[in-house]
Amino acid sequence: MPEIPVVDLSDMGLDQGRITKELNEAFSTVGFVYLKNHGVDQKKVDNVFEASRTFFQLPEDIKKGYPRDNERFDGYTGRDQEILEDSSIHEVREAYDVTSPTGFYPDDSVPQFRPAVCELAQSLCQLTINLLKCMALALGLDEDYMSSRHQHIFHGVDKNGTILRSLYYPSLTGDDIQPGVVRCGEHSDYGTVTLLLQDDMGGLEVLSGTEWIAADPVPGAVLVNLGDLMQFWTSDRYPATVHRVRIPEMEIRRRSPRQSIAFFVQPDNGVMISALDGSQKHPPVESLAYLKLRLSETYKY
Ligand SMILES: O=C(O)CCC(=O)C(=O)O
Ligand SMILES: [Fe+2]
Repeated sequence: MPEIPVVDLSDMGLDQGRITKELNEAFSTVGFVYLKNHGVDQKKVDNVFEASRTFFQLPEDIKKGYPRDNERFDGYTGRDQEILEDSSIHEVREAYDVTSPTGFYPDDSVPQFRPAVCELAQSLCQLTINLLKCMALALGLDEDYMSSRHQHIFHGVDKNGTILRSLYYPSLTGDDIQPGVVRCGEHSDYGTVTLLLQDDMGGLEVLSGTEWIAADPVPGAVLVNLGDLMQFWTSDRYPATVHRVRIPEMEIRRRSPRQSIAFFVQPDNGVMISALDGSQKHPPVESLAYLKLRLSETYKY
């Protein structure tokens, strides 16, 4: 059974060669990797989980007062409003998306949400830049090739389509759980890199060949996978691995919600993604246009 590798980033400054090699191996095979000693303080993660939980446990009519919209991207999405897989009957998932420190936050209801998210986003941006540098080296490019095309991460959709999404999967009872009822339908992510922080519940699965393998939470680790744009850029050398979130047995027994935080990284607006090796496998696409196209296919409004 293939496994998702773990890469230790603790000596990033001294041991970039080893780290680059290990990341390259992971990204060109299973497409998912756990990072340890990544420099993102767990306290910052916990603060976002806590503030998010406070928000998601508010009554539905208050949450609906902060709706996401298709232009701004920031805001709340309720159950079944975004369907990732056509065969899903229900995708029982709520989310709050933000794209910049100055964006649309539920300040009146949960004032601690904005500062918690902004602190975490800053650390995730730093980690992303380090990863993009390693990837560029692994691909035989100038170290700054990718990072220089991601200069405005989390500066808002006017400049860059990166989204920090806090996800909340409400607790389900036995009766809710039927075939076709899932947390997240099968999908690939859309951008270049996704960083994922999950609580201890589990349920995420990754397609490896024809087999689904569990991407169970590893305490303190950040899980990283790549999106479509990275696959296009690298002419499939770094695939955008398909994944999904099921409803694990443990969750049914525990009767508690699951939480995760995804940081979906996009290149800056205007960056054209065309194959680095000149192949014609994927036609060139512009970063924001591609993101909007994918989002328009899944949102039910
Ligand atoms: O919640 C998770 O573990 C993963 C969510 C996910 O894959 C997504 O939102 O794209
Ligand atoms: Fe995903």
